Amino acid sequence: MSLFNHGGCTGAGGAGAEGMFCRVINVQIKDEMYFRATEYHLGLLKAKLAKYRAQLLEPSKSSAAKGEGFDVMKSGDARVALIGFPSVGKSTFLSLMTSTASEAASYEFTTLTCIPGVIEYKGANIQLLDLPGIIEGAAQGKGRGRQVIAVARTADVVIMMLDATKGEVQRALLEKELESVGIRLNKSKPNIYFKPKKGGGISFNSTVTLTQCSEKLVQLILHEYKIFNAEVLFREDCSPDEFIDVIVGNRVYMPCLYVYNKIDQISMEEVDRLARRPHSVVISCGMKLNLDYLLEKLWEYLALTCIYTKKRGQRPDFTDAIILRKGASVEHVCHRIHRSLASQFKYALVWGTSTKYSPQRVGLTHMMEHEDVIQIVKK
Ligand SMILES: Nc1nc2c(ncn2[C@@H]2O[C@H](COP(=O)(O)OP(=O)(O)OP(=O)(O)O)[C@@H](O)[C@H]2O)c(=O)[nH]1
Ligand SMILES: [K+]
Ligand SMILES: [Mg+2]
Repeated sequence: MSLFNHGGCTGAGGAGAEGMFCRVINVQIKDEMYFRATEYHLGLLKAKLAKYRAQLLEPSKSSAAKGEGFDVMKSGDARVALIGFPSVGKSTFLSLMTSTASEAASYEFTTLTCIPGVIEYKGANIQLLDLPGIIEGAAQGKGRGRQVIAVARTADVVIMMLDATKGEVQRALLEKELESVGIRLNKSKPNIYFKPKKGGGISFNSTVTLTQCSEKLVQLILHEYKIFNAEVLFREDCSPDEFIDVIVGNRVYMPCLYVYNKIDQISMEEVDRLARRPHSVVISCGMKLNLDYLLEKLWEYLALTCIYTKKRGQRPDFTDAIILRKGASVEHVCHRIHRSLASQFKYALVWGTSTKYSPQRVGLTHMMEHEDVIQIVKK
């Protein structure tokens, strides 16, 4: 028996962008019919666990002393962290791709700190960080796990390097380690609007049919976090875990490439199977195989924005792109060209996908898109 109320878009703050076409389904279903007691238990248990794990994210006092060499300055246009078990070939890879040499050897834990190198690709400087190997229990502080994971959180993309000869267990273990400290790999932020309030209780709405969460469960989870007044709008059929992620808030959503190294040691069939896995690339550092393809993929996962500048009456300079992270504004472009340019800025003309017309006159806050052309007009 379904008791869906098909209503219009209620005035949930920030939900206005959904437009008038959105169909808000107030899920006032008899919750228990869909979610048995176990679901509540699990939901609550997960909320408790997430709270406990949040403590792991807080820097431990002793780690400052042990963490020497890990606070490498961010430099270049993007940062990529190499995460993997010991001796999978992380340092061999860094030494191959950059002009930095990082010691590689057949024994485990050869690398003991963070070694930065730079990959130059398509005019961008990509900072590549070689890190000590991590093992199961890293998040709890085994080995240098904590420091390694802290560095991983600061990256734009993680390369999870795996030994192709070692089977799938390493991948699952590392995913679990990163998950447990709030790193979400190849996932986008759950599309849930959540706003704690001063009063008014909990208002719950959804624009889609929910199959994994219910109003009751959402309330229980919120109570677990001592939140009794909030506005919640599910715009996606999210799981309780995803909802908890939204409440906890300090999650990082990061693209990850699974790189299977040492394919010189495995059968053709196995190479074929690994290469077809999602988000995966197979390579051999030893034989220098497939490294070009890995770079192409890495570039795709970094999803950097290339902007071309143009002087008045001249053609755009396509040989020298300004490389920015996604979500960069005209102001970011100005800062990149010259420190004082933003203060002299009058307006800009932009050609490309970020504008309705080409060219379009825009201000400093206009968001740039990949391969836009810009001409800046000074006061
Ligand atoms: N057969 C084969 N061996 C490789 C390949 N890449 C690296 N190795 C070897 O694997 C061993 C470990 O390499 P490292 O680069 O030290 O591995 P790591 O991941 O940096 O290791 P830790 O720093 O100890 O975590 C070395 O003996 C390398 O020569 C490869 O593609 N094929
Ligand atoms: K090693
Ligand atoms: Mg190493």
